[in-house]
Amino acid sequence: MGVFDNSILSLWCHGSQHCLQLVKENLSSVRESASFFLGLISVIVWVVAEIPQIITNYRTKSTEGLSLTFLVTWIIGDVFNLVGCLLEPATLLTQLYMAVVRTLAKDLGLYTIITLALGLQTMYYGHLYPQLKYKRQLKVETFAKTGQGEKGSDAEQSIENSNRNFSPSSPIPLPACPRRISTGSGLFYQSARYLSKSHTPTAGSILAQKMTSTSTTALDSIQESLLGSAIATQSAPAPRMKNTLCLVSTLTFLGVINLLQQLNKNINLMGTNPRQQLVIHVGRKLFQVGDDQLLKTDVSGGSSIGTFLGWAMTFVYLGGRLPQICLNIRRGHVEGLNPLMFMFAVLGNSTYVASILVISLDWPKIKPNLPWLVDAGGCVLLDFFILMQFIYFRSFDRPSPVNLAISTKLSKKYEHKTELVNGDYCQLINCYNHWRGDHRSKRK
Ligand SMILES: NC(=[NH2+])NCCC[C@H](N)C(=O)O
Repeated sequence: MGVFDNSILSLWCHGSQHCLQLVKENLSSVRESASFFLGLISVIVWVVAEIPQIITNYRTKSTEGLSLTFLVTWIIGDVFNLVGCLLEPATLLTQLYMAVVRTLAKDLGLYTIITLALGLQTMYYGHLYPQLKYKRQLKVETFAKTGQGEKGSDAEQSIENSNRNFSPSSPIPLPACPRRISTGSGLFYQSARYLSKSHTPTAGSILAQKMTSTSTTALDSIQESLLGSAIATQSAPAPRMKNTLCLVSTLTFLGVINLLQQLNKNINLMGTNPRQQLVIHVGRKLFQVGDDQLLKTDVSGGSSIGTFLGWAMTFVYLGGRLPQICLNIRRGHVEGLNPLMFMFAVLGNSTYVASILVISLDWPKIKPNLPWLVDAGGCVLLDFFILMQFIYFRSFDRPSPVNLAISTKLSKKYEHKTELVNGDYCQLINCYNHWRGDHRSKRK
């Protein structure tokens, strides 16, 4: 208890030692309970935090709004966090919390598992799903074109043919649109989102048309060149996906091994010394302990490896937000990202900080928790920034009346040439630039 607290208490108790003692005892148990409940809220919030994003991904059948690097840093950070907690003795649990902890122990690292599920989902929708969808669509279209009597082998053959022309790692087929403009990743990101929702024909149907009909040469050449650039821009994620998958499985494996070892150790400790308090770490330094235990920790000193890992975790967690912020800026919108995940993260991190600070504001007690405090506090700030991006992009990114007017004009001009995706800003820009190009060349 700090000097400030002491002087307030002695004023309140009019200097009576008995009163002082009584108030101190009650206060410390109140603080411990408050810390415990704040910590509990934090864990519960973290367990549900990623569910809204999982639902969004499932609904949109896409994970392009979420930075994969951000997810990977979360998983790496969780491993550092876990090992750091195991090595940092400031996370002892009091006997009082054991009942709750036993239940929570079953969910040990639950949010890490949920993050892993989110990671796997990202890989599925980013890589596997578009391929499956594309193949399925090709099959359906081939059947439709060649009639029901067509043999399955023919359909397979057409798929194979088209795969030769179209990179198998190319996840999202692009719609027909003048090629002149954006061949960069922006187009890839934008189109993926709209294609998953819109009725725009996919490249599958374009290819099917190319293979089976004698379509107009002008449009074909545009499509052909566009698909060429699409392959160039889209085939890049394949090795990255593999590496990420590899990294994630290695980290999970290491995490699980570590966890099992620690649990084993704890159970042994319990067996040999019933008075020994159970040490269970719930992925984060969730449960803080009373003043006396913290003091003991200070005397014995924390593990320097634990502290080092704590700081490593802090940098990884904080650094992980940057790719997400950059991705939002690069895309110019936050579609596909669920703000609830960041709101939960703010809540989870702030209740966590509060659970530590409510125990004591004294430096010797804060010191061992510093990496965890900096991490949670820093993440709150960065998540606020991301939430600001939501507000910014959602309120300032609506098409202006001028854009809408251009859009209408362009859709009329190009309806016979291309199929403009309704509301697809990227398509609009493509066509607009093309239109401008036409005008310029006419003037010359
Ligand atoms: N997989 C998780 N959700 N881990 C929790 C991460 C906590 C960390 N303070 C952050 O906000 O990044």
